Amino acid sequence: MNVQALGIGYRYRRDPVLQEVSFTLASGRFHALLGPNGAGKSTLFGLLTRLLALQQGDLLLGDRSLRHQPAAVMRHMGVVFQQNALDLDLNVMQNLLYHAALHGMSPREARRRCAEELERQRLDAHARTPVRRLNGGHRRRVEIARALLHRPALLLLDEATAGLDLDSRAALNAHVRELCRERGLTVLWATHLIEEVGDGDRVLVLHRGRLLADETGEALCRRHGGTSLTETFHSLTREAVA
Ligand SMILES: Nc1ncnc2c1ncn2[C@@H]1O[C@H](COP(=O)(O)OP(=O)(O)OP(=O)(O)O)[C@@H](O)[C@H]1O
Repeated sequence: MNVQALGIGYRYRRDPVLQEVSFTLASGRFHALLGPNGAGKSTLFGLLTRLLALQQGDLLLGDRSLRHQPAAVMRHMGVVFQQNALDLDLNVMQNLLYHAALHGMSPREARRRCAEELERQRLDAHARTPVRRLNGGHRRRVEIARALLHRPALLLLDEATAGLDLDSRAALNAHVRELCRERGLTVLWATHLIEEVGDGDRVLVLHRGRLLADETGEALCRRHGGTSLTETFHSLTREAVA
C-alpha cells in the first residue's frame, strides 16, 4: 500500500517545527527518516500516529485520509515508539495478548496471532519470560511483534535502536529489513544515526523541520558529489543552515 504525506506543517507555539513536509513511501520498501536531534522526527511521528492533531496537510494510506478517516488509516499502521512501552512485570505473551484484546480480537484469535507473531520474530522460546528479564534487543523485538499483531501494511519505528549496543542495533536493523522483504511491509525507520541507513535505502533527510532530500542514499551522494552518505548528509545540512 503506498503512503503519501501531503504538505504536513506543525507548530507547538509560534515557531514552525515542521514545514510543508511531503513524501511518498513505496509499498514494501524500507525508508529511512534521517535527521539530527531536534529535526522534527518525533513530531512527525506524533502527527502520523495521532498523538498530535494535524494542523496542516494530510497523510494518505492508499486512498484513505488520516484527516478524514483516521480509524481506517490507523488499522493499517503499526508503531514502535522511541520509549519502551511494555509492561515489565508481565511476560511476553501476556503483553501481546493484552494488546490483541485492545484491537478487539477474540481470545482464541489473539492466542493464535500472538503465537504466530512470536514464532516469526524468533521469540517463541521467550513467550513465558517476564519482559523485565529480556535484553534490550529482545524487548524491541517484542514491541515489533506487538506492532504487527493486527497485520498492518505500514510499520513506523521512531529511534527503535535507542539504548541498544552496537551489535543489537545492527541486528534489529537487519531484522526489520528482513520483515520488509519477506512480508512486503512498508517501513519508515526514523534515526539520527547515518550508519543505520543503507546506500540503496530511500532516505528522507529532515532538518529543522524541512525535508531536504527524498531519494536513495546512492542518488543523494551522486547528486551532491559526496563520497559517503555521512559526508553528503553533513554538507547538505550545513548548506541548509548557511
Ligand atoms: N512539546 C513540545 N513543546 C514545544 N516544543 C517542542 C515540543 N516537543 C518538541 N519540541 C521542539 O520541536 C523541535 C523538534 O523536536 P522533535 O522531538 O520532533 O525532533 P526529533 O528530530 O525527534 O529529535 P530527537 O531525535 O532529539 O527526538 C525541537 O526544536 C523541539 O525542541
